[in-house]
Amino acid sequence: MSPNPAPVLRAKGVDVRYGAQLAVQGADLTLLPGEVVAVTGSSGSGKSSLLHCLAGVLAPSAGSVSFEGREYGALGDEELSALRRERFGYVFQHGELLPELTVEENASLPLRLAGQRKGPAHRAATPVLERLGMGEFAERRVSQLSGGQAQRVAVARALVHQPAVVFADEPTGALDSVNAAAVLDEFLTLARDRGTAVLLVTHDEGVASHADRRYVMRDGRISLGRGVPSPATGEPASRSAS
Ligand SMILES: Nc1ncnc2c1ncn2[C@@H]1O[C@H](COP(=O)(O)OP(=O)(O)OP(=O)(O)O)[C@@H](O)[C@H]1O
Repeated sequence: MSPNPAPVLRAKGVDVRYGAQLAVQGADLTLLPGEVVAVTGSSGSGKSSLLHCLAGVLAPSAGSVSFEGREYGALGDEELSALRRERFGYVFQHGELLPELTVEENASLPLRLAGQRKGPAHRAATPVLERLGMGEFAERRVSQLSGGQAQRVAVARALVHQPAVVFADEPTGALDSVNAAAVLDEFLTLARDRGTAVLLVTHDEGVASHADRRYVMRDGRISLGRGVPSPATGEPASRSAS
């Protein structure tokens, strides 16, 4: 990576409002290529709301989000959909796997949507599923999996097309420590080898401790974690969330 790579993702002054409630307030965040960034914070502090804005699935009430310098607000619906489908990978809290499809069909879906044929798409998904301990379940329907198994399929689906950015909301929440480590390893390897930027929302200190940088959310406000270098200045943040 060059010393000062351009951010792949940048949020400026993002608010998320639900009726009278301001769930996210003035959030500024940058994500560089190849870095793993963790967002932590207590339940209800606004982490998922912010993640959904950054991923382009929820429009901010104020502020802007841009990917590779292009603001989402300036993109047409088709362009934004194509961006989400082709350049982003998602692991969201509420599944979104297709229960009647098999494990390999679900995991290879981003490649199929990009026009790949079934055989090559399934072959591309196989090593990812194997590394996540799901190889032996490739032909099983997702409706017949445990919660932790389904979560690993969701991770495989988020990574199979080698996206530019992975957005993951509690991606290890349903996993034991061995499988959580396998998921974390996949994220770290993709970031190091492919320059993928990974944004993780997590309650798991063990997972967050492996991130290159950390943000903390409190009551809708985000700040850099204590002692974490700012991507803009390289200087450590002088204090944690206020
Ligand atoms: N669709 C919605 N409509 C109304 N209020 C919402 C909606 N989604 C979230 N909220 C509220 O916004 C606040 C932030 O929620 P959010 O899910 O972003 O927090 P979180 O930090 O991700 O929480 P958790 O760790 O429990 O997942 C909460 O008070 C929540 O009740």
